[in-house]
Amino acid sequence: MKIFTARQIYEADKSTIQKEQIKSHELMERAATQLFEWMHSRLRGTQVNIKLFCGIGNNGGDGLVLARKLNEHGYSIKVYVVNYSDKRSEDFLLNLERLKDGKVWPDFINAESDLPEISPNDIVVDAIFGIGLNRAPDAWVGNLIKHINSSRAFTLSVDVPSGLPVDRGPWEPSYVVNSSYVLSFQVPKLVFFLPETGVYVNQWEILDIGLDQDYMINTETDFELIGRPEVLPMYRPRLKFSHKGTYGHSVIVGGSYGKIGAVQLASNACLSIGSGLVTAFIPKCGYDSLQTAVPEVMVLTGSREKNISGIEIPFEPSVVGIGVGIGQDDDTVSAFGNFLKRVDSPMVIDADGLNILSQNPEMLKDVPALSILTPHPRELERLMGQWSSDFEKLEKAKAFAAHYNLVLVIKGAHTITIYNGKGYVNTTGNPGMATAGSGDVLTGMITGLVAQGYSSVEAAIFGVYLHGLAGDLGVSSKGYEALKASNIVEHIGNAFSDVFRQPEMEQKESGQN
Ligand SMILES: NC(=O)C1=CN([C@@H]2O[C@H](COP(=O)(O)OP(=O)(O)OC[C@H]3O[C@@H](n4cnc5c(N)ncnc54)[C@H](OP(=O)(O)O)[C@@H]3O)[C@@H](O)[C@H]2O)[C@H](O)CC1
Ligand SMILES: [K+]
Repeated sequence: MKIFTARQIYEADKSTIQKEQIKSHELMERAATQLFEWMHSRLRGTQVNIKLFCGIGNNGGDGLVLARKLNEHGYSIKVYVVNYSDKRSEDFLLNLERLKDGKVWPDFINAESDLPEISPNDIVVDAIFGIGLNRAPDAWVGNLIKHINSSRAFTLSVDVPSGLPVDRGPWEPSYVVNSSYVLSFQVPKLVFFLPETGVYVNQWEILDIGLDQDYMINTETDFELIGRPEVLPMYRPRLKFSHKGTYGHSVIVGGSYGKIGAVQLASNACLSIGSGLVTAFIPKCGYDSLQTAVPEVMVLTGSREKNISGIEIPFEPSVVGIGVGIGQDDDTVSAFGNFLKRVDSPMVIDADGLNILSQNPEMLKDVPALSILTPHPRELERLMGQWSSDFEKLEKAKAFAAHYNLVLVIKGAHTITIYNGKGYVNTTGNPGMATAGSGDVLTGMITGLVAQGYSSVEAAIFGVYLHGLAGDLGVSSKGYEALKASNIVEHIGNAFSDVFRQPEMEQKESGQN
């Protein structure tokens, strides 16, 4: 699903209004009707106090239409107009009149007004600011937002949490509504998925308000949300008349004394995702344990007992996954540097492989084109320097990936794959996966997909998706705390099946942070 910028959403609005020959207030009515139906289908007339805080723009207008509909259906409502500017939008004004026609009289909150009482049992509708926020809220509006946050009431945000800009980090973090649930129009917003700004969004759901499909389809976006519909077409079915050679020979290079388990996890994952053959290249100390733990994996050892000091592969691998558990011994560093010079096909590079590159940036030019680097944020920082916000991080990562012609997989709650100026935001996975060896499993999975002929970017996107899904399936039986990396490997097969499961009903795009 494409992730649009605010500018693109305004364009989609315009295009819809033109094509359908409707007025903007009709589109607002459509959007707010969706909000109303969402609430009504859950509340079914329950007499709870609903307090609607409405700004003076179109986000506030949505709130006023919702208030009118709730009132018409007998709900107990109180409307507060947050009067932060005298530049009220036309559709806001129109709907303010319509609300008054229904004998609902809002309270106006001005700079000097008292803050209304909010009980933890109330429902707050947050329609103060939408995607039009373009500067820090004034202090008194910020204080109102803080007051809403401290009320502990269930807070339903219209489109976005108020105070959260959609194309940058907030000016003042405490002036952003902590939403219990965000009902966002038509498309998800990038800020829902970034570590600094995703914290304001507990759960989100997309409401389809019927924006112009032609515009949506034909408009290129910088970011895309990756769910089942996006990965299904990537799948390459196995052929009846095929053999293990058809699915590639992966090599996993890594391990050092005490860290052979990393290679075991990566090579096991590589096999489980379908690589035809897997050979591990490790130091001697790991030979017995690896052969015993994963008999399907072939094992080559270097000349040293505890570290890798030279990498010799006596055949042409389809792909190399390198770095897990490898350490940073001086000889390992030079072996890695020499190996990079000799190999032309893409590699998957993780863990100390990345740290070696950060320590020896001159090696970066030898990394084969279209290699996949899988850093977590600290490793990314070591590779490309610090950033001041998530948005700057993404810009720097795009430039870095473009400069070296690489795929970057930025690991996190929503892992983002960067390639060719675009970002692909993953939707699977859970906090249980923040556990030792989880990254080694991902390296093995992506390597195994490249071995089977997936392009680098597809292997990264699909691998990250399946890894998260395997973790989600693992958690459903183990729980968050007990999930181990080996359980993720065990669920790779189920993850494939799950991708092909027929959805029981029409899937709505939604998520939980
Ligand atoms: N296609 C859709 O998704 C639809 C969305 N709708 C809703 O419309 C809003 C966007 O509405 P908009 O009126 O453009 O913007 P806001 O309501 O977010 O903000 C209103 C104005 O407030 C001004 N502003 C911005 N920041 C501040 C601030 N910190 N303090 C005071 N005022 C501020 C700004 O105007 P200026 O001229 O003063 O800059 C904003 O324009 C969207 O989120 C949806 O909820 C439609 O209802 C249907 C289609
Ligand atoms: K809002």
